[in-house]
Amino acid sequence: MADIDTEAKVLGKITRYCLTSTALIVTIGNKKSQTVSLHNVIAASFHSDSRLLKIAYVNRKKEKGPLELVHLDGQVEEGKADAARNLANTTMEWAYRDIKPNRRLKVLINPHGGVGKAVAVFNKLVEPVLRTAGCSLDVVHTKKKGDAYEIAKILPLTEFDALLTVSGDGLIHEVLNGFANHSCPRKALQTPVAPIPTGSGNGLSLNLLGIEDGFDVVAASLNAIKGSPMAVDVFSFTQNGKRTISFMSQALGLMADVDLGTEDLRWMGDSRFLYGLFRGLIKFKPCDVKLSYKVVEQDKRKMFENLNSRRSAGGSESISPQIQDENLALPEPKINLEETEGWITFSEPLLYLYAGKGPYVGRDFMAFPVSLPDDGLIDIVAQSVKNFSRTDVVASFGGAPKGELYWNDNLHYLKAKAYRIKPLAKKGYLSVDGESYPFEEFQVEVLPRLATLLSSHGFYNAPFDDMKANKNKGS
Ligand SMILES: Nc1ncnc2c1ncn2[C@@H]1O[C@H](COP(=O)(O)OP(=O)(O)OP(=O)(O)O)[C@@H](O)[C@H]1O
Repeated sequence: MADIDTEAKVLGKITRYCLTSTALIVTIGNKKSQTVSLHNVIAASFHSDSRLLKIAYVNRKKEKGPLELVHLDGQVEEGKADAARNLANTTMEWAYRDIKPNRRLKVLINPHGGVGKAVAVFNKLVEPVLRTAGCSLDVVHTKKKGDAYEIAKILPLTEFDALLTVSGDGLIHEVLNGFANHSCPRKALQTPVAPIPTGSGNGLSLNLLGIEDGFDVVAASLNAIKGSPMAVDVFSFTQNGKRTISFMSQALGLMADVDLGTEDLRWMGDSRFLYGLFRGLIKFKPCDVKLSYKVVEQDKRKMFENLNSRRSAGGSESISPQIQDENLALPEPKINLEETEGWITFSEPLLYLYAGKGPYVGRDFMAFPVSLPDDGLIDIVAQSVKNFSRTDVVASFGGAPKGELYWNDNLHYLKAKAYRIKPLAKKGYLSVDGESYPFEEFQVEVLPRLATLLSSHGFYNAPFDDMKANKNKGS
């Protein structure tokens, strides 16, 4: 493909545009050229009457700064109109290769998530990017807990290409459960969900966009415009005969105290989790439960190698085949609550149990570094209090953002098809996707590739090193 060139005057300065198969190179006056990846270009048009060439993209002003929306409106000379039109049309074609432009988006905003700035952030930073990209928006502000569930439950599926949650993980939990209770549940769960991170933990956004962009609402908006559907496993969480969909995590003990015990401290942003951790460490109380699981793999090195081979194979297969039968019901859990054959019971007292999917559970904690979006398994971390002191916890948390805890010999990490918990104490916290659930018996089973997310990478964006091998090399 030959490069396409043209020029126009932007704010009185001659600006040259060169379109290659992967980038748009813009040179304004005598300034240094800027190379904008076509993934970041969201709109291009040429207006014959005014001879205006309009290009819009998202870019960083500083190397480590947030993404910002840039509009370049250039006045084109009469004799160069055809070249400008060609550049605009070809830019759109190449910037949206394999992606449908002008997505129709349902947007749910939780005004109370995180530090309570979701509405202002959406108006100032998110909406302009989505509108510039030509997306049509149907925006609803949730008024109370449960609204997102009700909206998702009756969402007219053919009217939207994706659903955006301007919130944290709590709203996504509601949306997926709404879809699961839709009249066409399987089809509803094929509606791609894209998080715009304005909650506290924003775990899903971190997993899709990575640690640098996970809290960047413009990067998340770009994912909503350009991301591809990625099928992901979810969990069937059964408690007291009722089934709930969990998409991210279940936590008990110290890790649940950190989350649920700090709900009244939302104003602190995600610092609330660190505060909760230190408060929990003062107590250092084992969580009195019986944990049993149907294990598939517990060799840490094998799980690590499996992650690497999946990554080098280029991520997961995108979407499951479109559901033809609209009324197809959700798959029933396959594992009977009474089944005991092949189940193993963890015999040590637990400081915490953390089970889930998606490496990051927060910016400071990569809890499941070898998690894969669609391996049909749940990653389980069982931290025993045996041979593990407060000092060990504090020391190990330095490496928590990079998942270094994984290599600790006294951290029990495994992948399972299912697990169950029986509380032995009366009181305690149970967190499911960051939401509070009764501290009562439950069973979790994986439902493979049932939900759909938008992803620009096709896998979780969470680099994980072999710290153990690196440390050994250094010693
Ligand atoms: N208008 C509302 N008023 C009060 N609560 C709401 C409203 N809309 C939604 N909620 C509830 O607020 C809770 C928290 O939402 P959300 O997950 O968006 O933020 P967060 O907890 O700060 O973020 P994270 O889950 O990422 O830590 C959820 O339980 C959600 O159901």
